[in-house]
Amino acid sequence: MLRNSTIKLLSSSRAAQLDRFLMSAEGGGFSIDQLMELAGLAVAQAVYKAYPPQKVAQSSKTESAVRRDKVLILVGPGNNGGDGLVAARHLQLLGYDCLVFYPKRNTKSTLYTGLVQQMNHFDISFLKTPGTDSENLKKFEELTLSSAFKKSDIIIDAIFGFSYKPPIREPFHEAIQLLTSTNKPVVSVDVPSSWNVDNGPVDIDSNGVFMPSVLVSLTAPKGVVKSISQSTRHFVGGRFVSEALQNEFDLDNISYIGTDMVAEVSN
Ligand SMILES: NC(=O)C1=CN([C@@H]2O[C@H](COP(=O)(O)OP(=O)(O)OC[C@H]3O[C@@H](n4cnc5c(N)ncnc54)[C@H](O)[C@@H]3O)[C@@H](O)[C@H]2O)[C@H](O)CC1
Ligand SMILES: [K+]
Repeated sequence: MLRNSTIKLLSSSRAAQLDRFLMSAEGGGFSIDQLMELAGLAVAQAVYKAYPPQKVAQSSKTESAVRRDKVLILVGPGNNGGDGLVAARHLQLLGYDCLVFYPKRNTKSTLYTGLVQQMNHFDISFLKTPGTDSENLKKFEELTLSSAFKKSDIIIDAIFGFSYKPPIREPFHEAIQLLTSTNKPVVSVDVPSSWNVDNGPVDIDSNGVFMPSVLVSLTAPKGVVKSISQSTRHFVGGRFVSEALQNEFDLDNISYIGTDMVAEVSN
């Protein structure tokens, strides 16, 4: 069984190289859409395993008056954010009630405009943020980010992945502060946002650092794994790595069970 203490780690620069290899015509031959779909599905599965959806009756009057677990997805400007959007769609289909915070949208790429349209199509709400209200979003919730944290049962951190370079720029500072102060479970996608990808936690404004309850490493774990707590559940996802690629990049073989898209790593 894989353990956090002995699992092979991928540096941020090797992760970027591996990413390019997977998507090169003479390498893996994948498109980014394909990899992102598998990555987002893996995140949704990890959330389901760690926090199976609960339906809680709101009142005894009607059987249909149930409250579904609310998941707040914090979406950053790059592909880590894209993984978050894909995960939101799958989570909605799996029975959760998703709310998306996406303050810095990529409106030029058809991949991202398509992902946003898929949110509209599945009636997923967006949090109203400056600059997004005039855009083509169907369903809004007018809440502050802080209220959205309070209303949610689970938070998905899909702000930054392996390409994050400190210091943090707006409009993401508040989201990191709320991740630090929340008592809700936080699921980090690939890397806990604002952490140094290779070296671990960074206290951005001397208020402490946040610790995810769940980390979903994609393709292979990064250096941040050395700093996760004993209570953080760690899953590896991204079931698109061939044996040849494992050898080339010196990665562990991940033994996925059956149709699972994630495998849990023990302490
Ligand atoms: N093969 C794989 O491993 C796959 C990984 N996926 C996911 O993609 C991310 C990496 O995506 P990338 O677009 O390279 O970068 P990020 O999402 O990490 O961030 C880039 C984004 O963030 C901005 N930014 C960087 N630093 C800062 C800062 N200090 N303040 C504010 N903004 C910042 C930057 O300008 C970009 O816009 C990987 O981790 C996985 O989650 C794929 O989805 C599947 C294949
Ligand atoms: K993240």
